[in-house]
Amino acid sequence: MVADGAGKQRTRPEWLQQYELVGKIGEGTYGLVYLAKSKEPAHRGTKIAIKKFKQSKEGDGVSPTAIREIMLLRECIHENIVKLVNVHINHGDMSLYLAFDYAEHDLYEIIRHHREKISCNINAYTVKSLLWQILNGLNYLHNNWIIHRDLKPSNILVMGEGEEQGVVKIGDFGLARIFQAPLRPLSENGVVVTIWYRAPELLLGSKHYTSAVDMWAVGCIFAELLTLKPLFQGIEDKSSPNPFQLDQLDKIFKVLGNPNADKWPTLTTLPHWQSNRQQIQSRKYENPGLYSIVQLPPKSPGFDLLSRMLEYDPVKRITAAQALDHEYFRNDPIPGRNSLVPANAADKVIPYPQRPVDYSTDFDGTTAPPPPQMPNSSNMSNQLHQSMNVGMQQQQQHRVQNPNNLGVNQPVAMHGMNSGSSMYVQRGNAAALQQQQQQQQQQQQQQQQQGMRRKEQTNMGYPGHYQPPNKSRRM
Ligand SMILES: Nc1ncnc2c1ncn2[C@@H]1O[C@H](COP(=O)(O)OP(=O)(O)OP(=O)(O)O)[C@@H](O)[C@H]1O
Repeated sequence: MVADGAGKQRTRPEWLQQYELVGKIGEGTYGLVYLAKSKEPAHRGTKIAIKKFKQSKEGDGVSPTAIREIMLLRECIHENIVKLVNVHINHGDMSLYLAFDYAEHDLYEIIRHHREKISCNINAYTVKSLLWQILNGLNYLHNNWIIHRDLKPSNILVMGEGEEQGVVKIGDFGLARIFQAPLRPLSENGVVVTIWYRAPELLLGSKHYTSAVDMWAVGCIFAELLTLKPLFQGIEDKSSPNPFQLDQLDKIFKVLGNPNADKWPTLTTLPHWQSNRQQIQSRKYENPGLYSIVQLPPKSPGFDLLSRMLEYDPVKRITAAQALDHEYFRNDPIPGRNSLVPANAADKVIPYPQRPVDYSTDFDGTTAPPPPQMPNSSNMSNQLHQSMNVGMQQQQQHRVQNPNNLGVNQPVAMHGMNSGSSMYVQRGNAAALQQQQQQQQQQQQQQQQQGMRRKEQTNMGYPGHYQPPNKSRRM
């Protein structure tokens, strides 16, 4: 039990007491992502990202199968895979919270910083180190029969300051497959997944996921690291739940040329190659050459590796293990663990911005009410408490033992609670008001920034209804 600002006794879900909630840092396909800090004595202050999974409209929550699969993901431990540190389940509605190690950066933001803020390319050492670590993590996943299926820049996390600075962590691994089935059709659950990194075999209707789909996505990310622009920016067709994405294929063919059965023998068996023959096969593409876009000499090892990742035929596409062994990584600059250090000691370290934190969004996703019109000390303290929200409250507590022996107590319902700093409450003067206004402005900016990012991603496209992957590994 804890006392809130009004002196009332409130009960917090037990698992939440391990964390101090800082604020919302993002919103993705599955739900909201929060920044929290550990309160465990051994890890006090360690930053944690807590992903809260959305409920389907039916409220049927997370299936036991999904929970079992997630427990398996906890066993995946590798330097280049984001660590799933905890799994918390609310048994009342079977909603799910996954706690991951926190990463200050991701490739989406790093690329955007270079493109929009500093207008300069990412140095060759950083590109190579990032790519090598992505492949290293992916090789581990593929060896463990996990296909990511949703690789894109925002899922490639990079650690900020500290012992692991500049280390790449693949995020969201395994989740695309686990949550495919329980989620409702996209129009209802608002699931948004970009099509820009989607492999041509999937765009042509292949029902089989192989690890090659991840390698295609890595090829797209590699090109984006070099050019700071998504390689194949198709406009998504949203006319029906699972439409044929002609424009995305068009963008690919424009760069790589028409695929044909000589290069890709199973092409003719793919559903859309048959059914959309007129639309696809009637167009003739001049192949302008990938090298002209990525500005790499056609005979360079970097270009060779990229072309092998973007091989049409998934069977011929390079695997993660083969890619790690490619000549590109044996040539200077040799990749390193801290991908963010400059190539030359003389170069300055690029200060990538920290993730914006929205302090006003509660754990249940609600936003703090607008500021009071007339500032007075009690209104102000409420507002400040909300923006400094660091705690959680549950209205009822329902202690249920997790069937998977998680050993956590499960909350039924939760709302944000004010446990803010008394320092702010006591001020009640012009300085506090100014600080409050600044804080509100900051929050608005952070919300705008997060909203903007979400919008950009929303425009990227909806997911197809893929079949669950067969467990065959393309090795
Ligand atoms: N472990 C983490 N540490 C720090 N930030 C994270 C972590 N995991 C996710 N994020 C960030 O939270 C935001 C939302 O992540 P999330 O994975 O839910 O969505 P997304 O990657 O933007 O889209 P999608 O859900 O379609 O994959 C992104 O900015 C992402 O980089």
